[in-house]
Amino acid sequence: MATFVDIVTLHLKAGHGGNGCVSVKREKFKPLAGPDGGNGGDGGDIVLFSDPQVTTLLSYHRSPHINSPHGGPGMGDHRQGFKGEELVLSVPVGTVVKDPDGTVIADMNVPGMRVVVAPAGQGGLGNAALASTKRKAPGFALLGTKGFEGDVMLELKTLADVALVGYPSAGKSSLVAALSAARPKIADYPFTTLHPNLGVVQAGEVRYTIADVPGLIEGASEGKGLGLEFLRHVERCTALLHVIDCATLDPGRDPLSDLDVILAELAAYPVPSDQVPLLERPQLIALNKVDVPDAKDLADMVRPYLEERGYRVFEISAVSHEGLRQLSFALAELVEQGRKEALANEVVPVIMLRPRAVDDQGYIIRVEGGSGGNIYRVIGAKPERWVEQTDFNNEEAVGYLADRLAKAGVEDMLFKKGAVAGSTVIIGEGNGLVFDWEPTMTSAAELMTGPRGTDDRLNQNNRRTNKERRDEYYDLMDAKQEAREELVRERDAGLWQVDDEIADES
Ligand SMILES: Nc1nc2c(ncn2[C@@H]2O[C@H](COP(=O)(O)OP(=O)(O)OP(=O)(O)O)[C@@H](O)[C@H]2O)c(=O)[nH]1
Ligand SMILES: [Mg+2]
Repeated sequence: MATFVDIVTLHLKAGHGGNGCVSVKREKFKPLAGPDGGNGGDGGDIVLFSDPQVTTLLSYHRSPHINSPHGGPGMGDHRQGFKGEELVLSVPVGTVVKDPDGTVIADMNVPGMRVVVAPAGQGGLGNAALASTKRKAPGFALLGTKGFEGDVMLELKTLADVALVGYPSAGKSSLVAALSAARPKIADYPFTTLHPNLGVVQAGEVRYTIADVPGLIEGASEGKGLGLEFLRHVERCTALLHVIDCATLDPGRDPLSDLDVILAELAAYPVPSDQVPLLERPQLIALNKVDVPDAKDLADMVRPYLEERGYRVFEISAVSHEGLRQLSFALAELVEQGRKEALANEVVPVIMLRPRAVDDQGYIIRVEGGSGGNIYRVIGAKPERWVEQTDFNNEEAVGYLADRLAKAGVEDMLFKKGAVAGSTVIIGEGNGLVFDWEPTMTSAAELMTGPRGTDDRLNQNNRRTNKERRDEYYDLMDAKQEAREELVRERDAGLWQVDDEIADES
């Protein structure tokens, strides 16, 4: 049995980046001819694409687990790892993308929109790319990072210009079929239609879409039947067409009370605050099944009452096609008018969902109290990615990480926050990377040169000029010279003796 599909949770797992390669070029007479390890390739992003050809989310309901390809590892001889191919998921126009907690992250209301829902991991640099004048032959490479992994919810609110509303079996699906090329299933029992049939209608120059909202019943707005799910589809339409069954044999029903029941349901349905309440949208009435003689009589009878209430009324037959032409042109007029108004307050579509880690600037350091003293937690996409890229079995790679952190000012900020050598520092949320902090050599040296109790890094303006650097260097050298001289004086004074072994070495 067909199920009513309009909300689907996708479990996404974007490909990881390939690891960089450590390799050294070897030539016949030059066995160590420089690093030539290539970079790992990036993984493939997972992208949603709003495709007018697609009308349901059914295929995702069947297979919600989606993985995009990984990037390949770098190789020797400067060969780059292959790039994982982007995975494009076509979704119907009108799909709303939400976080698992229900927050809207993208509204794909325009055809051709691309939304990167799950950015892939980055490939790691190979040792060739990591080489610099300072580090001529790096013995390490960066690891590829993980791609986004998590859930998103897709919610389809059918984006039809006109919604056909009415009791079950009023002939809505038949009318969609008669007005357009769509061939929906039609049957004579309630709730035949389990997801809306979309049809495209061409009326003169104007082309618009209609959708038959599955039959409404009394109490639908309170969730009776599949009421709320059904009414959700009406939310975005420009105009409503009431399809009223004039040939019903149910003794408790007649066109006027049928209309009142449907109006009451529509009135009770809470639309989002940024949208026009359903009953304030333009509405037409189609009295259907006038090919049946009794129905024709009934339609003629109720028509004046409806017109008196201000409605434009069309007597039609989805079977004989009577009255359909006039109806389709009247609907086209409403749609045209609605489009003009919508264009006046055009919304710019969202394209990028989750900012790529690369573009993420900055980080914060949070000081957390612990029983064994403070814990300093560094939170930020960049430092966290750097940790992910580090091969902790490789000392050189760890050193490179320390350099990157120091260069980004993480070390300085740790000082400012009160961290001292030996403090526990964690990078990332949760367990993250935990380490005992050792300030790097430069920082220690800089600390030594400052007057006791001060720290250069506490000065806000810590971008030093070259001259200042040079002066500092000389200061440092002077300080060391002084220290050495003092040692000599102490030795000469007989305060200590040179150990033979060490003396030999120097
Ligand atoms: N004689 C006649 N029968 C019609 C006409 N339109 C629809 N019907 C019949 O009415 C029954 C219900 O039609 P559907 O189009 O499935 O009705 P619906 O409004 O889509 O019903 P739900 O999807 O259940 O809400 C079918 O048996 C149709 O053949 C019409 O103009 N004349
Ligand atoms: Mg139907």
